[in-house]
Amino acid sequence: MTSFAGNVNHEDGIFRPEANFSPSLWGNIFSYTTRDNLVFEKNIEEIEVLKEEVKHMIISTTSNDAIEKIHLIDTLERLGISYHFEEEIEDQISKMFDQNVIREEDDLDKVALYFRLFRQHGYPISSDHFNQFKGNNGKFKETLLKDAKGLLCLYEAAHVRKHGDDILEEALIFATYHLEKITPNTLDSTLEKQVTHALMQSLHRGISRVEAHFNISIYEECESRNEKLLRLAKLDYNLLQVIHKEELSELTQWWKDLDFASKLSYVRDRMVECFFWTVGVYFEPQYSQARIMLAKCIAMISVIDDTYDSYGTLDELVVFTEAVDRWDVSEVDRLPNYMKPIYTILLDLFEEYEIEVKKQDRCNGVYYVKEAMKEIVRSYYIEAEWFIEGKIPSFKEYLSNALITGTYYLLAPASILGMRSASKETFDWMINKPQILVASALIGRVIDDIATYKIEKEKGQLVTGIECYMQENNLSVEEASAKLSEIAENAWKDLNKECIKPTSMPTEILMRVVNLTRLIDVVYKNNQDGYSNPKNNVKSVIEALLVNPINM
Ligand SMILES: CC(C)=CCC/C(C)=C/CC/C(C)=C/COP(=O)(O)OP(=O)(O)O
Ligand SMILES: [Mg+2]
Ligand SMILES: [Mg+2]
Ligand SMILES: [Mg+2]
Repeated sequence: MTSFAGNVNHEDGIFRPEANFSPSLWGNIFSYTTRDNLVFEKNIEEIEVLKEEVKHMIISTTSNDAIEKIHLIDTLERLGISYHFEEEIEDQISKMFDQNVIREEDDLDKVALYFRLFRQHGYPISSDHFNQFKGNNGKFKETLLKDAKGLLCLYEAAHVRKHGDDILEEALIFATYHLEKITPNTLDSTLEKQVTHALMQSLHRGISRVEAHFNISIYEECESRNEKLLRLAKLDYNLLQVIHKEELSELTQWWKDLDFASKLSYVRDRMVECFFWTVGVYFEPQYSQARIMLAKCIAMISVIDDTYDSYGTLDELVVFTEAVDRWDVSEVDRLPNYMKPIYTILLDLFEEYEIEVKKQDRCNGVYYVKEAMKEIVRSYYIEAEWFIEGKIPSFKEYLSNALITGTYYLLAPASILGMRSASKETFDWMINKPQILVASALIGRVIDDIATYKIEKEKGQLVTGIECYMQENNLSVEEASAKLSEIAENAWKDLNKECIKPTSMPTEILMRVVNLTRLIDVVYKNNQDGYSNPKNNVKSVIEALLVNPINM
């Protein structure tokens, strides 16, 4: 947003705000990474052997006991290794759902575990199964208060609720209240750690790599742990980290060659955080190229957002917006000098996408992503016009534009560019803003608006969700923030519903949108902006995912 508030400098005679984003936290830490091929190959061999043994555990009929199976599946998912066994797990889950195994259960932890996993795998299991835990007074039974493990499972299950699961609305309040009230050192230490972590980060809204890191440390403390599962989880976690570090090293080189960090003093230098975003979207090895393509798209939209928000004058922005709309390298001559590299790098990047997509003989969705990029800069420009006019639109009008500037209508199609399974139909579906994507975009937008309101107001950005909502409803910042949080909560229920079969797209596609939404829950935790200020929420997570291997 063009703003004349804050410090100004007279670089080129034009008043511009002083950029005050903190520098990158990471220095050259990711620039070089050396793979020890011998160790890498040896670990792969051991992983393959362990995978066969675990596969056998999943499909073996000896343990016909469904609850043992569902606990094994839950453990594999928590440890981040379930992606090796998708078919076997799907087969077991669908059998257990068809056999209606949940019907025989009256333990809260077991019912909640079945319920959560059935819902997360897209099965329309009813939340009525929780009615048995209510007394005649219609409230959850007091006896449950002694069952911390059951409360924890109920809390986690409540996060997969959709509209209409009223009992789970109550369950979330009931479980959260009583878990928070548990006096320290009254539970066994491992369970206590799980409760503390869950209250900060629910499993359903967490990022699977981040949850895997935590759950491996928990599983290591469990007496009942299976040593082979633990070893497989650790080997696999560290192997993926080597792969991710190599991708990040390529990206930091690309970013360093662009040298935006010094050429454009006003932009956020966040290449590492942009890559982290993609590890949240898909961490598996087969999405390596997809991560690199998506990370570059996020980095470029970040530079462009800062250009509209905190540096460009309206005259400059109208030229840039037209140039992107025309998408022709000859447009660069019309741009002010500082914008020239942004524009040429953007066009180069999409050239790269075209080559990559053709090379891999994949559906060419580049056209769709390009249209989404044009759409987002048009919306950035509308924000800039509102600012100059001093207009505070109604919240509804604001949102119709801001759902686009929230970037997910661009990042979701960009995330499937690198996916073999993305067809023309997939891109058509994505570009027509399906309900699940609208819910995701809404969550990203309003959560970002709450978290970045203060700093954007200081910089003179007045057209934000909080400001519009406050003005229209004559509310305080706190009241408007609470309302926007409620909008996000309702959007999560919409998103959860869209994942229940029969779904409009295969799970592999839907999970990109769900994971993009999970990133918002993690990066903007406690209404803090972990992207612009990665010391909030993100630094320690990136160190766990991309710096320090897990001790074997
Ligand atoms: C909006 C959002 C949650 C995006 C998540 C994906 C992501 C990291 C996009 C890259 C840059 C960007 C627009 C970040 C939000 O910052 P900002 O607060 O400056 O965005 P704004 O100017 O649109 O408010
Ligand atoms: Mg911004
Ligand atoms: Mg912006
Ligand atoms: Mg913002």
